[in-house]
Amino acid sequence: MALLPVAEAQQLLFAATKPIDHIETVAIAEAGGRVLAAPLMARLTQPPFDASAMDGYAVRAEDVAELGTRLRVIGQSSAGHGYSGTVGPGEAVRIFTGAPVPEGATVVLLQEDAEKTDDGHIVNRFAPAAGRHIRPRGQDFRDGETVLEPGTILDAGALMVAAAMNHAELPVYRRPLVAVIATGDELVRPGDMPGPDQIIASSTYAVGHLVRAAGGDVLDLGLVADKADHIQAAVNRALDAGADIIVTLGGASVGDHDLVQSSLKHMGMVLDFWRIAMRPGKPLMVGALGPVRVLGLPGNPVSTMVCSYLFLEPLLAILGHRPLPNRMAMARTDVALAANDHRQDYLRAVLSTGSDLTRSVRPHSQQDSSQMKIFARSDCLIVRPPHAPAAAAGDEVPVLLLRQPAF
Ligand SMILES: Nc1nc2c(c(=O)[nH]1)N[C@H]1C(S)=C(S)[C@@H](COP(=O)(O)OP(=O)(O)OC[C@H]3O[C@@H](n4cnc5c(N)ncnc54)[C@H](O)[C@@H]3O)O[C@H]1N2
Ligand code: MOO
Repeated sequence: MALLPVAEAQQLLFAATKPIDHIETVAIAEAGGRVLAAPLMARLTQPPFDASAMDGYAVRAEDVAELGTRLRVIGQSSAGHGYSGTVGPGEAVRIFTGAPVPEGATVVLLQEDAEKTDDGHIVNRFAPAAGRHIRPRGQDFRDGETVLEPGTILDAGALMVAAAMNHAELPVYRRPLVAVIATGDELVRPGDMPGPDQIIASSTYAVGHLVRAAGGDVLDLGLVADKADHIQAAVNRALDAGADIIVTLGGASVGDHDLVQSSLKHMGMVLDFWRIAMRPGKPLMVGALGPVRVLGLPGNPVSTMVCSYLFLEPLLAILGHRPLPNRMAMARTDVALAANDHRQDYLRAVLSTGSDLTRSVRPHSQQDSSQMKIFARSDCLIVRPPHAPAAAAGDEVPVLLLRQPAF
């Protein structure tokens, strides 16, 4: 079977994926990072009254048109405690930022522009125009106004305005649930003592972190032996838990102990595709068990992660009503790169900024897909498309950012 190009595989997967339409209500304190599922209207008007933007004196603009006018201070208005009377001719009310502007006043004279006298008066040293330093009622938003649209990611700004609009709870889309099943007789948990032929299961945690960062929930179904009935039992647990995506780690290739695909097919999985023209990550398998998406990620940890960035992260974005992540950028390669074969290559690499302030990239000299240390020390993956010609040092090449550069 010919290997499927990466872009084609992505298109097949993304086109077949519908966003989750289930909506839940969460307390605003818990809503950070979630995706709003309904239009959010203001339940009140903000500011609810004409409010002072400065500390000073609320006066009638015509009374301060001339410099040096004496005005009698008749009371005060502070935030939370307005002045109930009216400002008449020749009068002023001491006012503070955020306080209601009293009846009759049309301008706030800054306290820096007012000179206090000993007998409870002020004298203006400036002649502000009417309306100065007054925030009119409803300047921010009005009762009934739709301020946030569905699909808004509830970041700091969105949470702030949602709270100000008097929403204690917010409707959000349910987060996609990803069940993670690590397969392999050789695996033990971090902290356990591996036997002579065993290694630590590490990619569960890398995938789990990626899922959470992409707005999903993780159900860690643990380590499963290379036995069809064990794999099927874990898959059944994932289905019972209502997983949207089942991710299997390892056992995706062609060896005698690579049982993931056959085990799932026995359970009715429809195979969408298997084996992609990419390096690392070739054995990636994608299928569906009814409405549940199955991603069979290859076991080599770097292959697992490259497939996760290319397939799992965008899949989570679509399910979760989030914009597709765009990790692509350009950088100059520090070294010459060989011509590529038919598989799209993802080279682990380090970014830096040169003295000419352009971004440059240097691939690690070792690129084996089992090397976790190298991957952990990489900022990006240099993308070498199929049959890319050799690149000279200094040529611009596409990179997939693994983290946002700090520069
Ligand atoms: N004859 C062939 N052999 C292989 C092919 C092939 O096309 N023909 N493909 C190779 C490629 S490419 C990859 S990638 C690997 C992936 O194979 P599997 O998905 O079947 O992975 P495993 O054999 O189960 O494991 C590979 C490697 O990764 C370690 N591993 C597995 N799970 C974890 C985990 N959760 N955490 C850390 N490490 C894990 C496992 O111990 C193995 O060392 O197949 C090639 N073979
Ligand atoms: O994905 Mo495999 O890691 O190409 O060796």
